[in-house]
Amino acid sequence: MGKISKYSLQLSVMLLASALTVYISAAYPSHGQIEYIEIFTEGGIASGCLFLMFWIERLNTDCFRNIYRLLLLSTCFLFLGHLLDAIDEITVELAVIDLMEDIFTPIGFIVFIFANFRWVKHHEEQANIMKKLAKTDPLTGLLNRRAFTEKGNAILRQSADDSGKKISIIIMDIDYFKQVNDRYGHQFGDQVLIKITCKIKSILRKHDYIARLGGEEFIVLLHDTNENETKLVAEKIRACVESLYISHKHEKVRCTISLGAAIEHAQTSNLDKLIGQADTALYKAKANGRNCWELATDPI
Ligand SMILES: Nc1nc2c(ncn2[C@@H]2O[C@H](COP(=O)(O)OP(=O)(O)OP(=O)(O)O)[C@@H](O)[C@H]2O)c(=O)[nH]1
Repeated sequence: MGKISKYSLQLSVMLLASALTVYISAAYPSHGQIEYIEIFTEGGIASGCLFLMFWIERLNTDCFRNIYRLLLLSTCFLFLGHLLDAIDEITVELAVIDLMEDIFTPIGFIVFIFANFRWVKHHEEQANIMKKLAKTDPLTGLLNRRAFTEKGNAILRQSADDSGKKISIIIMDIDYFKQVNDRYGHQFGDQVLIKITCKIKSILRKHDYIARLGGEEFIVLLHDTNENETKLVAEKIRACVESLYISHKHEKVRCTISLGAAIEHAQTSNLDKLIGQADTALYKAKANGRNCWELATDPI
């Protein structure tokens, strides 16, 4: 269901509930003093509910605080509207009380509906943020391993239907990254990870995916890419990391990266197998002296 139609449905339900409440209140017979007690009880219950909401949400954001204020305001207006109605019916008949009652009650409903709308929207936004966080690596903003696996499997299924198109996987690992941390500190190490990520991202196509597998290890999925193109991308990544100088005080720090690549074959149309192949190729690249790439040749 689209966002707008979802909101429209929620709004319609709220309007219907409000209309029903108004209808029931109008049909409800007046009982003199008892009506005061009912009004105060209603007000008390409404305020109690809001305080409960306040407590549950712990109001840790400005948005919650504002919604809560709006809800409290709407309760006050509705409560005053009811109270004036009761005064009007039981004690005096003044045009000004009629007028205030006519103003307070609709304002209360409008603020109440608006506050509920903000409440639902805020919760949806929070849910979306949580969903995004669950898929993202907090340091680099890249996809995390789980999100990459989900995406990769979906793409592989699609490429199986479209037999002409193959995908490639490149796994890469920054060389001697421990030394960078040990020499310049963990914070600078983080900066290196961010800068290298940006550089690699800048050379990938829009429809290729990059993710952080963990630590200083990254993975790339290339769409519709043959062997030569995969080698070209691997070399491009290697060369761009090698040419990247990152400033630390008066020093320019340079890192290198080793890469292992694997291309989808009939026997490796499974993401785990492809990743396994690319990983083996990466170990070969490390063993071959680092700052180089290796392509997995034999499908498992
Ligand atoms: N700054 C920083 N360091 C990290 C992070 N995650 C992992 N590391 C560090 O990355 C280093 C990885 O070291 P190793 O696995 O020994 O690998 P390496 O030193 O890169 O050596 P080779 O991979 O064999 O070339 C460790 O010191 C980890 O603490 C991170 O998020 N930030």
